[in-house]
Amino acid sequence: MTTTVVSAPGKVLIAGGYLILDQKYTGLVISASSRFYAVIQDCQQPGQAGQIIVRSPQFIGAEWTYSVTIHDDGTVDVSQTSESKNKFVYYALKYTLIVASERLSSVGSARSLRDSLQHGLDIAAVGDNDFYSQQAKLRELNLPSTVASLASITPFCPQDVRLDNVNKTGMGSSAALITSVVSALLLRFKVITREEFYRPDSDARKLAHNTAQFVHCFAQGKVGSGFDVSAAVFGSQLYTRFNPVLLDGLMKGGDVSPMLPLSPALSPGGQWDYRMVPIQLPPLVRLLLADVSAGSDTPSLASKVLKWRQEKADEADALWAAIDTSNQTLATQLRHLFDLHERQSDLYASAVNRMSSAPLSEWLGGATPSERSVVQAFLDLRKTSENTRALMRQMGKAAGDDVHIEPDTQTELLDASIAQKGVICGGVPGAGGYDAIWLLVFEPNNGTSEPLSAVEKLWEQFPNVSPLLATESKDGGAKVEDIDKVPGLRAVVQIRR
Ligand SMILES: Nc1ncnc2c1ncn2[C@@H]1O[C@H](COP(=O)(O)OP(=O)(O)OP(=O)(O)O)[C@@H](O)[C@H]1O
Ligand SMILES: C[C@@](O)(CCOP(=O)(O)O)CC(=O)O
Repeated sequence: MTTTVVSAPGKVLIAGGYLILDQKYTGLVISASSRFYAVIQDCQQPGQAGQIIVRSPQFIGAEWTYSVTIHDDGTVDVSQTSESKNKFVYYALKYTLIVASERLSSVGSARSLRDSLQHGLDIAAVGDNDFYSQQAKLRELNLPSTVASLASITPFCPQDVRLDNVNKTGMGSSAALITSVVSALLLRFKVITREEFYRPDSDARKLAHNTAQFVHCFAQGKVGSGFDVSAAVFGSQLYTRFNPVLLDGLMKGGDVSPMLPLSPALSPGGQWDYRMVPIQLPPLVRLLLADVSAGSDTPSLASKVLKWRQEKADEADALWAAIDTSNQTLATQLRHLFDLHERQSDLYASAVNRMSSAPLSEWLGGATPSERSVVQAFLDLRKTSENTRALMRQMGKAAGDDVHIEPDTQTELLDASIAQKGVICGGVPGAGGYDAIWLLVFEPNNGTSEPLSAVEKLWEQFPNVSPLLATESKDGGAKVEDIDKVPGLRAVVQIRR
């Protein structure tokens, strides 16, 4: 039996929150090593033709069933047959099936969609542990809040709650879920091939991206910036959004509008004007995320910031221009560090090893003359990141008393974190608020993990703060997987609750 598996990474927006909603600006998004997996198999029981079961075995009661009818003219109907509903899953199935049917009909292979569904499909959707807070699990197991503890717990750890009640960590579960399901279905239905999908700039990958963007917008009921879907598809990048107008026609009328045909609107081409420039963190630098278990309401923060921007256009334009300059500088400095490593990797490594165990005030003084350019580049990065933080705090204050982009408690946590030896810089991701922070810390190649340990020790003093396991994705965006090469994946897919 063939198993189709596609994984898609979670994300952290380290620069460009709010600004990224406007096509004039960009955002710097890092894809995380934590992934969502969509695993598609034929149904085991006979008599399931045209049925699709989607399950999330990590959760209680997370099973949704659908019935698919493919008409002779090639049109497709998808109805939800289970009482329990999941909008994100439903629209991912429905619109991917429509795109598939339109594309396959146009090349005379309409039958192949029916063939793909002749035994029915069983789809399991599971997320790496980092998508959901594991603080309670660690307490239950009497384990300290460390990266090592997180690495020791069962992969795809079952949660004793329903999906609606889970504590998410803000890594973009819905975007990664939709990207993995849409891409896996396009492959399963042979709309795209594995070889095409493998190439980052292929039309196959772009079709998966455009379809996932549309599904995500439709399920959310609004057209967001789409940086989370873009990162799930393409990996870490400097992202410039697509013009939201291009989805207007498809979004109108909600679920009742027939919205056909979809394929021309979602096919790769001129009208999809997003831009993405791949980016990578420099070597020997680790992304470290904290799960801060105190939620904040991103949509309400965003609506308040946008209202302020409308009312105080001049003030907002000036501040956004300054934030954008700072964000662009950050991206340039990351690239410069990458180049320094390419040109002089030994010097780069020895400078990093030294800085890893020294307080910031001694970075420059402790460096050899030839290491200084590397040290200075890291100092510049920190300065820029601190500048962005200050400007984001300023924006929060300007937008209103209740717009806590970097709340005082987060300022305290961040200031204490970046004061640790070997911590380069940090901030609040995305829209900010209370629920997470990101740090860049040195990961020296001399076998020590001093910076990570120092931060873990510090965070022990903050009751609701714990590290996540994720680092930057080494594998870029969405990818086809072998079920047996992902630890714990086959086991979780076999769970029936
Ligand atoms: N494991 C899962 N299985 C099925 N659906 C899921 C799963 N995880 C998330 N979802 C879907 O995604 C929705 C959550 O979307 P929402 O936009 O609220 O979160 P998000 O902003 O992506 O989350 P976060 O960024 O905090 O991870 C859920 O209501 C559910 O429909
Ligand atoms: C405020 C916003 O710019 C960023 C939200 O990011 P996050 O979900 O907080 O990571 C919204 C968006 O880009 O869709």
